[in-house]
Amino acid sequence: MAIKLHPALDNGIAPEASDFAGGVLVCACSDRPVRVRVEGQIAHNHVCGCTKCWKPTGAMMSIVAVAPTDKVTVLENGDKLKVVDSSALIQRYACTGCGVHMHGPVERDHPFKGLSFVHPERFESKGWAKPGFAAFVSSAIEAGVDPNRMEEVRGRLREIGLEPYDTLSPGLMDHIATWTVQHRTPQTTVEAAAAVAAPAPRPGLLARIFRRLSGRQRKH
Ligand SMILES: N[C@@H](CCC(=O)N[C@@H](CSCO)C(=O)NCC(=O)O)C(=O)O
Ligand SMILES: [Zn+2]
Ligand SMILES: [Zn+2]
Repeated sequence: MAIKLHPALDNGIAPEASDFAGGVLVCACSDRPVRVRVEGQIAHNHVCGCTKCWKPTGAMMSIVAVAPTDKVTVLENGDKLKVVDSSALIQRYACTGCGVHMHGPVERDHPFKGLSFVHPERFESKGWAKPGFAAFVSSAIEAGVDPNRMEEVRGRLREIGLEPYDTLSPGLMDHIATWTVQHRTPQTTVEAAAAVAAPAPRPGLLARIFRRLSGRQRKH
């Protein structure tokens, strides 16, 4: 039997609808569920093996995508939401009733600033864009997966058309690196070049050399 990754992956991935114009994400509470509207189709949908992304009970992988933060609105019962880890890049707002992460804006200066991470399987309606790759697959070990099963995990991901990576996809990693280069201040570059050209002497080194030289001079 094939290894189980996630209920929305294991029995075939639901097709995308070209007219999907967004929808409402709903948490798992039967009482006062949190409802969050996302306007428009999601982007960069992917499978994630990291320990930080929310997964349904028993799932090995998460499914997570982004939408512009200004297209994400908490509609109902937002008082139940609490940020899981305020020091993280992604401010994941989880429902305190059921634990589902409902939206995760990136507010820090970062190439993903202005985007919110969402779990499309929580949409009430079908038609959301399919996941395109699998990210942070090796991180599944940190979440408890036996390292000896990773070959099987990667094999199954490839079988269902999701190339496994241990970071984000090369396209997104290139995007992050490009942003990093573009946001370096000229001063940082100059300082870095100067440090390479003339590394600072070890503390006390010059004094020791001087003492040794003056000692030699006295002998003559
Ligand atoms: N090994 C760590 C990896 C956690 C991690 O870096 N996760 C990525 C991907 S999340 C969705 O793509 C990330 O960008 N995290 C930023 C954040 O969580 O704020 C682990 O498994 O914990
Ligand atoms: Zn809930
Ligand atoms: Zn993740």
